[in-house]
Amino acid sequence: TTVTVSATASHAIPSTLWGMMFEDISHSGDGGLYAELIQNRAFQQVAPDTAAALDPWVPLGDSQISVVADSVPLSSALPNSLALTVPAASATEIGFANPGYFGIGLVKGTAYSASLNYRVAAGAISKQASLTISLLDQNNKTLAAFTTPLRASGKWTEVTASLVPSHTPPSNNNSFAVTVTNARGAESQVNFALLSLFPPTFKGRANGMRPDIAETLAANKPAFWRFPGGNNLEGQTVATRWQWNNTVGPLKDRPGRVGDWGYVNTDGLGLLEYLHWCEDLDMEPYMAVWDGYTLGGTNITGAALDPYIAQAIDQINFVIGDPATSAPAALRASLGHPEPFTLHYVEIGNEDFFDDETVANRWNTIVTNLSATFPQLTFMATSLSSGPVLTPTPKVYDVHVYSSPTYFATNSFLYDSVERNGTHYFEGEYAAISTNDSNLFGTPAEGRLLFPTVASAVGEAAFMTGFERNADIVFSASYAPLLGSVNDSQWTPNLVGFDASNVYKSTSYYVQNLFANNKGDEYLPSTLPSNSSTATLLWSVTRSTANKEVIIKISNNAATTEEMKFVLPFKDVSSTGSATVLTGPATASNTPDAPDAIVPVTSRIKTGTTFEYTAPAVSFSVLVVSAH
Ligand SMILES: O=S(=O)(O)O[C@H]1C[C@H](O)[C@@H](O)[C@@H]1CO
Repeated sequence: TTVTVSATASHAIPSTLWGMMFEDISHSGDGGLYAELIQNRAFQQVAPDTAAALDPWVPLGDSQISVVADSVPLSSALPNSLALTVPAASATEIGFANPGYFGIGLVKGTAYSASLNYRVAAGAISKQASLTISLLDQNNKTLAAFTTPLRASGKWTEVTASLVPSHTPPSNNNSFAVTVTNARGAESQVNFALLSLFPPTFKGRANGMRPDIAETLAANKPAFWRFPGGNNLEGQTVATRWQWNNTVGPLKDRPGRVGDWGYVNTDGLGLLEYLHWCEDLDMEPYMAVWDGYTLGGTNITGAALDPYIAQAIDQINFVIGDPATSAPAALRASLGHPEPFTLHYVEIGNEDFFDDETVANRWNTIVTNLSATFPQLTFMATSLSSGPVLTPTPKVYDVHVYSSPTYFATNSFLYDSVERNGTHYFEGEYAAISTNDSNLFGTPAEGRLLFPTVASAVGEAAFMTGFERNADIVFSASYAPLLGSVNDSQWTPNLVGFDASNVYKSTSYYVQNLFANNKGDEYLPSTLPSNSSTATLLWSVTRSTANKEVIIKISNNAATTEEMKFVLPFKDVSSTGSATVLTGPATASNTPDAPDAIVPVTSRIKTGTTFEYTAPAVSFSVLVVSAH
């Protein structure tokens, strides 16, 4: 195949092209990127006096613990406490422990910030009582401990401690333990609320992100961060939708919510944490507002939407409002950020193509109001661009596609024939998720991928060359889902996997990394690849005008190598260039047992005004050559 490259760029590669979509799914937030190490730290949204409410807290020995609706709760947002019974005669040690989110990763010498709140009825226990917070390894050996007197004051008392493990434990099967000793008196109890353990966080942000996961995401230079969902925006019911105001302010004032992926969200990772995170990674937020439709099928239309529009206006004002005129903006200032955050795009709902009857009404009602209030913002529609017709006409549609590696390899021309009518497209969710085109969302036995494979990543790379060729109308794209616990996921495959102390970079992660780190700033047209349903060789050429480099991305989905010849339109071309190649057996993946099975390999290649390159079977290559 000979590829002749044009010297005249057809369009810019927008700085916003590659970014990340996030929602709390498969513990991507709670238990993942959000650095809190204690699972069920505040007994949020659970039924007191049930065993389930305690999960995963366990008693030490024959201690008695239960979750109770506290008669004197720590806060109105956190009505439940853990009650530790103090037997009348007890002088021994009693207590309980938490195993974290499928383990707690601990490292010798690292300072972990522990905190808890407790309350004991005045005078209920002896004055010699003491409280110990400790980190235990899998054999219940103490790695670190902090002891303080236990005061029976009748009032809520906060205890904080910095715990530094004396050595690195043999596994992640560690626990956070709370023990009470020398507590004597009539049958009594100690109530506990909001128990927390944080490692050092990314950039040291309070209530921040887990550094290893954060750095893995930062390495892909994401230009945007779509949040809070995805399904997890919508709620199964109106009452359980995501609500910005429940996710800001002190943790004790955040009630949490029953998320849409089968577990309670603490909402410790809330709107302000997302915005700080966007600033820390120099990303712009693509923030969604709830748009009157729930996963349970409820929809709210017309004037009944007014309170939800008011809430959306407050949510947006928390991000960009003027503290002098807006209470949510004043709240932002009081939380340490008087200046507005960057915000250009607001998404209206998520995948609003399940309710054709009311989406036009809801879009019209909401966007007419929001665009009058915030004329500087662009609102993104999440229904199908093919209909129903929406007014005002959407400037942007968020398009989602999950399919097979072959689909992605053979559909990179999706946008070539889209009418250039001023509409722009955000490919907000895409991923090859199954080899079974007739049952994409099935089980692994039916073809679903547990982890991305070489073939799925190379197929996605082909699809992504189409975004570069059509970047005049495709301004952003993001793989989904971004993150998933390898111990508890509701969706596979995920771009990045993790457990309590490891992060697993998938083949698809490396494709995203290579595109984002070799963007270029303008697209150079070249001989077009075949646009057939059997095409296997796809490529795109961009140029970095600053670095005076030509960047050639090649996706070879065939099981055979492809001999290619490139003809560049520049007279001064370096005689050598770099080739970074991701390849391997088509069905191979990076897994917890083989985390680095498939990694990109960079080497030097012969280049020149014309040069030849052999694309390996099932491979994604990025060639970079100095040329001007
Ligand atoms: O069950 S699905 O609708 O396929 O869920 C998908 C689409 C939705 O936007 C996102 O939350 C999820 C996986 O990323």
